[in-house]
Amino acid sequence: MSAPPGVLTVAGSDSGGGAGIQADLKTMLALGVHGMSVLTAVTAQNSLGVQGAWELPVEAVRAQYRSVVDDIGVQAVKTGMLSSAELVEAVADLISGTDAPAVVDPVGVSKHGDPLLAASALDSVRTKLLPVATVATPNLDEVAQLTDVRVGSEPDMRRAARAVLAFGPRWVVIKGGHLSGDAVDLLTDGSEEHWLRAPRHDNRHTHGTGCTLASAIASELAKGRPVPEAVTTAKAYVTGAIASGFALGEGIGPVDHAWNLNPPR
Ligand SMILES: Nc1ncnc2c1ncn2[C@@H]1O[C@H](COP(=O)(O)OP(=O)(O)OP(=O)(O)O)[C@@H](O)[C@H]1O
Ligand SMILES: Cc1ncc(COP(=O)(O)O)c(N)n1
Repeated sequence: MSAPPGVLTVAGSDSGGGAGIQADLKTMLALGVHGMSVLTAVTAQNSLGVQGAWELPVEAVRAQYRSVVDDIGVQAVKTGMLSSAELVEAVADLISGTDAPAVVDPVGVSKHGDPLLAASALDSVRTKLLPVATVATPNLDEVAQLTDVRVGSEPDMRRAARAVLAFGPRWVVIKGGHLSGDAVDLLTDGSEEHWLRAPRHDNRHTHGTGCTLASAIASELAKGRPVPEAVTTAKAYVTGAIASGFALGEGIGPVDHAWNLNPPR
């Protein structure tokens, strides 16, 4: 039997299983690709927030990446929590030597506002990581951290996209999940523009949406889909996962990564 396409996530662990590496691997399973992981940090995390975070040494990150890429090979890479400037730069360097599309989710803070990236790493994200991205997927807070654009409405998303594209990614998805009304994202490479619109689900259990969207894009790219098709499929997958997000713990529960596999509960 032939192997499914391989996708590598380079991200932090969420002990609660809703975001980070855990969300990425579940998304990959649900979308029919072989998920592999390079752990950058470990978080003690649950539905209430992040109680602690510990970074791995840069040699450990490099060694995991080399182990996977040199033997198994990858058809796409996805990055999430990278924690420090040193790790951002090491990962950018590894990706630049890999012949596979890279989806960069420039994770800054958790849904509860806990920092997942040092402020001192922002410049490395702008100058080292975004230039090697095939697709970058900032949310509106990340756009505000990385550029001087503040998005308050859909038309501002165009200015945000231009500002992020100036750092060098081939495509950008500006995620409008934090606006009100429909959940609208803008995908553009500076010439083509795709507005991806989905109904907003009135469900507070949305832990992991950003990780899930980026991993779904990487999974579809690994299957050889063109970027607009990959992002459209990923948007439909994350929308379904949010619709079935469930309560877990006292706070914000996770999206349901298996919504497309399991019969309704
Ligand atoms: N309530 C919702 N209903 C439908 N889609 C949503 C909802 N909230 C977010 N989305 C969609 O989920 C995807 C992730 O967007 P979001 O802006 O939430 O990312 P994020 O901020 O990185 O994630 P998080 O808020 O978990 O850190 C986008 O496609 C966005 O439009
Ligand atoms: C380890 C880790 N990585 C990323 C996120 C962001 O999650 P989201 O997908 O909700 O933006 C998180 N909360 N924890």
